[in-house]
Amino acid sequence: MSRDEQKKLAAEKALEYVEDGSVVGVGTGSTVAFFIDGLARMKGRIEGAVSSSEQSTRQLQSHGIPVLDLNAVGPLKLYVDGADECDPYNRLIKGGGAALTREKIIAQASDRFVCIIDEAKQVEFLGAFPVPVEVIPMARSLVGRALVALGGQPVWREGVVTDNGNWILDVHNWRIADPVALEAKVNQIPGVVTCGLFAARPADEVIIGGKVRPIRR
Ligand SMILES: O=C[C@H](O)[C@H](O)[C@H](O)COP(=O)(O)O
Repeated sequence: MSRDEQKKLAAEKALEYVEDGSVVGVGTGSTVAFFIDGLARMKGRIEGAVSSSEQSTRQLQSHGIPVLDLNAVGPLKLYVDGADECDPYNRLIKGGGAALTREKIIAQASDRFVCIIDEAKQVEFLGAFPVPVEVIPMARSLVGRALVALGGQPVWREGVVTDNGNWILDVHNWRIADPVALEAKVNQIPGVVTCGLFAARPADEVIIGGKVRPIRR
């Protein structure tokens, strides 16, 4: 099965988690794009969506799905999003599409985070995919030096401006022994908005193709 077919199957399975009358948290990326297309089929049954990016907002609105303000709707029951890497404990690397900060906010605001991926995203250890870090532009060099001190090799994703008006450093060749500890350390560097490690708040369920993958305990 192709990667796109796997993404589409995962997205279809995630639609089963959507409750009538609810507001759905919606992530960003090529896998979520299939989910949004599916959500369009049930748009009369949901109140709307909270979106993690301008890209997803445009797609939701093109289907006539109301996009709501997280501040106005409060905690969400469900957040559906993709990932760039996923370990056996449902810890993730996200932000390949630069949407990590809003994604992390919505994940944190949701009771249930359902992650939809294809097989190629599964890894035993996080870190082959460079970890995106969103930074306030004036702090790029400062944060870069701090990331080197933490053992990484940051590369500026030049030309990319996030939906929040910030920049992205992609950290290569990181040996990530403890993703929760590293996430906390990176997030404490002044100038970091957030990093793309989703370890303190991992996914609750990971769907690969059409099946929920068991989590390692
Ligand atoms: O910033 C982008 C998001 O974190 C995406 O969820 C992630 O990059 C996965 O995207 P895709 O489904 O296109 O592989």
